[in-house]
Amino acid sequence: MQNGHAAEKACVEAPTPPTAITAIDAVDYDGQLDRKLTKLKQLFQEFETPELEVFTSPPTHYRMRSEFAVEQRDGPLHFVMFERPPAEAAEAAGPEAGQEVGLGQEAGPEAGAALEQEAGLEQEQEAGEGEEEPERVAGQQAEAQADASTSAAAAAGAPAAAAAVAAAADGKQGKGKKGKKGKKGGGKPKGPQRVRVDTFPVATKQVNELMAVVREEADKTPELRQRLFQVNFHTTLAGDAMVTLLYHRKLGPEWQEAAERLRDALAATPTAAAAGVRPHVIGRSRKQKICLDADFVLERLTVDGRPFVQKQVEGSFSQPNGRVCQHMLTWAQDVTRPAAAAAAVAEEAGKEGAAVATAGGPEDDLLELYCGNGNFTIPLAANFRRVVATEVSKSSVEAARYNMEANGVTNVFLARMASEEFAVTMRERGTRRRLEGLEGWEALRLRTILVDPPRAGLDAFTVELLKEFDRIVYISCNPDTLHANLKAIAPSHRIARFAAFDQFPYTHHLECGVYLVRR
Ligand SMILES: C[S@@+](CC[C@H](N)C(=O)[O-])C[C@H]1O[C@@H](n2cnc3c(N)ncnc32)[C@H](O)[C@@H]1O
Repeated sequence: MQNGHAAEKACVEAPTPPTAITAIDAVDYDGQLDRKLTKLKQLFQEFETPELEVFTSPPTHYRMRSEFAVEQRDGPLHFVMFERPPAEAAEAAGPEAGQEVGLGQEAGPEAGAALEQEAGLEQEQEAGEGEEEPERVAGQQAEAQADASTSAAAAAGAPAAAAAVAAAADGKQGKGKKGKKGKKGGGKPKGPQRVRVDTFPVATKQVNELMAVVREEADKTPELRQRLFQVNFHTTLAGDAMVTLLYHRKLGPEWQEAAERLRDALAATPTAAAAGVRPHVIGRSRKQKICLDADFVLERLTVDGRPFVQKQVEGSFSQPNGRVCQHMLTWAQDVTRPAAAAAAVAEEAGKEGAAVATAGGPEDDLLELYCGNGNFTIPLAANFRRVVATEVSKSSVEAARYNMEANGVTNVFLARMASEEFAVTMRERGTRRRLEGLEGWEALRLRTILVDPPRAGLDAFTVELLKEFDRIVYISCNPDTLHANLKAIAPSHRIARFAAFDQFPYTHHLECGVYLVRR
C-alpha cells in the first residue's frame, strides 16, 4: 500500500549547515516509512498481532498547519524555524535515528501545542471557567493542562519558542532555555539551530502560497511588520485558510486596516481564489486577540465516500495531516462497522474458552474519550445507537457541538470532562453535573470504547475502564505509551486489527490504530 513518489525539491536557503528541512529532497519516502514500521513491529512483537495495515502520506505538502518564527533585521523579513543539528536529532531519536530525517520543529503530533506552552505567557481565561464542581479533582488538573496546551490564547512569546517544538517532537517538554544551558555545560548539545525557510515542502501548497504573500505584504507595510515575531498558517483540504500574526506590541485600528488589505492579497492566492475563500486573519499580542471575521476554518473530509464538514478552531487540536486523517477515520469507521464487529466476535467465539462479545451495531453504544472537535465522533456515530463523547478543552467541545449540528448528527451526548474524571464516575456509576441529561448507566449499552489520547497515553483509571469494554479502538500518536497501555489490556483483550498511519513523514513519529476484542 506504500507509495513511492520522489520528494519534491525544497528551496530552503539555510544560513546553517544542511539540516532536516533540506534533507527532505534526498529522502526516500518508502525507506523512512519502512524503518518506522520495522521498529513498530519489533516493539509490538510480544503481542499476537494481525497483519499490519499501512496508510501512507503524500510525500510532500502533507501538513495542514505550520508555524514560523519571524526574523527581521534591516533587510527583508524571513521566516525561520529552529532545528536540531542532525547528530542531536539522531541521538534524541534513538540508535537507528541517524537514518531518519528529523523534521523536528514541524514533526511532533503536539508540536503546535508545545510552541504555545513554551510561549509561557498568561493564558486568557476561557469564559465559564469558574463553574467547576467541587468534586472534580484529577479532572480539573488535566483540564487546565489541556487548555494550556491547546488554547491559542498563549499568544505573545519569546522568538525562541519554536525551539521547544523540536524537543516536543522527541516527546520531551523541552524549553528553549535548556538548549542554552546545555551550551554552557560544554560538550552538551548545541540546541536547535535557526534555519531560514522560504518555502516549506512539508506544508501544503496553500501554506507556501500564503507564506509568500505574508512576507511580501509585511515587507511593504510597516503596520504589519512592526514587532511581528511569529506567523501561524492553518489550511484545509477544502481551501479555507487562516493566518495568525503574533506581535510584541499592542494592535490598533491601523493594524486592522492593514490586515484587511493583507486578506485581499491572501484571497488572490491560487488555492484560495480557486476555492472562492478569503482567508481569515487574526492578530495576537499579550492579552489581545483581533479576529477580522472568524477564528476557525471549515475543513471538508471524505470518509468512505461520505463528505463531512469540520470546524477547526485556531489553536485547538486538529489532526495535522488531512489526507492521512481521512484514512484514520475510514479505518475506525470500518472496524466499528456492525458487520466487522460481528465478524470479529464470531472469530473469537470459535476459540476454545473465549468469551463472546455479545453486542454490536445498533444495539451497541460507543464511549469516546478525548473526542476533540468530534473528528471521530461524527463519522462513527452512524455505526452506533448512541455515542457518549467527552473532551476536556472548552474550545474543542464547542467545535464538536458545531460539527455535530453541521453534519446532522443527533445521537451523541457530549460532555466537557477529563477522561480521568469520567473513568472514575463511570466505574462508580456515579453522577456529575456535566453528565446531566445522559440516560442512566443501566439504560446505556456502552460496550465499545474509542480513545485517542495525547502522547502521554492513558492514565491508570482510564486503562481500568477500557478493560470493562468488549471492544476497544485505541488511536495513538505514540507507539511507546500505546505499547505500555496494551500490556495492561492484553491479558483480557486480543488485537484484532492493527494499523499504522504515516501522519508525520520523515520523523520518528507514527500514528497507530489498534482494535481489540475481549478474549
Ligand atoms: C490527540 S488529540 C485527539 C482529538 C480528536 N480525537 C481528534 O481526532 O482530533 C487528544 C485530545 O485529548 C484532549 N485531552 C487532553 N487531555 C485530556 C484529558 N485528561 N481528558 C480528556 N481530554 C483530554 C485534548 O484537548 C485533545 O483534544
